[in-house]
Amino acid sequence: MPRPGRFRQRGGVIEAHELTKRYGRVTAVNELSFTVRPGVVTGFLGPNGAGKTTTLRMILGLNAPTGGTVTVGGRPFRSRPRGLRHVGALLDAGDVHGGRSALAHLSALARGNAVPRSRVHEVLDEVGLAGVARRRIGGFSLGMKQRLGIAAALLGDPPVLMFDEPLNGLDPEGVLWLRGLLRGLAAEGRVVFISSHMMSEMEHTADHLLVIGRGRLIASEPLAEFAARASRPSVTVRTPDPAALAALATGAGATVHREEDGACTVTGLSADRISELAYEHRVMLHEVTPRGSALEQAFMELTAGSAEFLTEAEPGRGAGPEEER
Ligand SMILES: Nc1ncnc2c1ncn2[C@@H]1O[C@H](COP(=O)(O)OP(=O)(O)OP(=O)(O)O)[C@@H](O)[C@H]1O
Repeated sequence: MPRPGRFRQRGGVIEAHELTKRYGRVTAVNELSFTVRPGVVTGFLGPNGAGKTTTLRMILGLNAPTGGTVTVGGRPFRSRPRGLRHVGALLDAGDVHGGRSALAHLSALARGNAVPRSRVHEVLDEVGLAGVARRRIGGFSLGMKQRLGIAAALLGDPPVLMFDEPLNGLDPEGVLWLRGLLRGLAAEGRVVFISSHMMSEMEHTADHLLVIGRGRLIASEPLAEFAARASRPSVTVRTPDPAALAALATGAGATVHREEDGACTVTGLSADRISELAYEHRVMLHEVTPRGSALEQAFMELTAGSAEFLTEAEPGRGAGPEEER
C-alpha cells in the first residue's frame, strides 16, 4: 500500500543544470537544464538517439558530463556511499549474469549495499517473480528480465527511481502492472523518472513530461498541457456518402482527403465531433477511427526535425569514444 508523503522530507529531487555530453563530434546532450520532482511520474520522452540514456547515465555518475552539473537530493550521486539506497535504476535489463538465479542475483546486490536479506523476498513478491526465484536468469524472457531489473531497483527502498524504457518487452498485463506500481511509488512521495521514445507508452503512465530532441530540452510540462498542443487531430472515416461527409466537414472548418481505398481522412475535427455532425445530418458512417492519439500527434509535431537519422549518427557511434558504455 502506498504511504503518501513518506519520502517527501528526504528530498530526492533531480536537478540538471546546463548538462552537456559530447562524444567526439557528436553532442549527445546539449545544455540540458531540468528538475524532476517527487510525488508524480515524470516521463522522459524523445525520439531515438535524443540523449535520454546518456542523461540517465550522467545522473548516476556512470558518464562524466563534458559540461554542466547534475545532482540528486542536492548532491552528485557518486558521493553516496550506498547508492542503491538513494537511487534505484534500471538501465539495461539484459545486463545481468545469465547463469545465476534471480534470488542469487538480488542477494548479492543486497549484500553489497547493506540491504537486509528479507528485502530480497519482498521485492521478488512485488514484481511477481517469487515463483521463479530459483530459475536461471538466462532462461528469462525480456519481460521477466525487466521485472528483475525493477526488483533490483526497488531493493534499497530508495526515494528516487529511474527506469530506462521500462515498458519495453512487457505484455499488456505487465504494462498495467507497471503503471500501477509507478503510480504507487510516486504516491509515496518518491521521484519516479522513466524514459521512452514512444508517446503512446507515456500517455497512461506519466503525469509530467520532459521532452528532448537532439540533446536539447523541448518541453517540460504536465501531460495535460502537452496534450493541449495537439492542434489538428486527423481521423479516418468510411461512409457510403463521402460527398455529404466532405461538405459537412469542410463546412465545419476541416480539410478532407479522399484515399485510394475509398476512405476519407478528415483533418481538423475530432472523431466525436465528426460523429455528432454526421448524426445531426443523417449521414451514415461505417467507420470513424482517430489516426494516432492527440498526444502522439503533439509529440510528432514538437519533435519534427529533431529525430536522429542513422546516417548522421554513425560517425558518432562508430568513431567516437565508447569506453564509458
Ligand atoms: N558511448 C558513446 N560513444 C559515442 N556516441 C555515443 C555514445 N553513447 C551515445 N552516443 C550518441 O549520443 C547520442 C544520444 O544517444 P542516447 O543513447 O543517449 O539516446 P537515447 O535518447 O537514449 O536513444 P534510444 O531511444 O535510441 O535509446 C546518439 O547520437 C548516440 O549515437
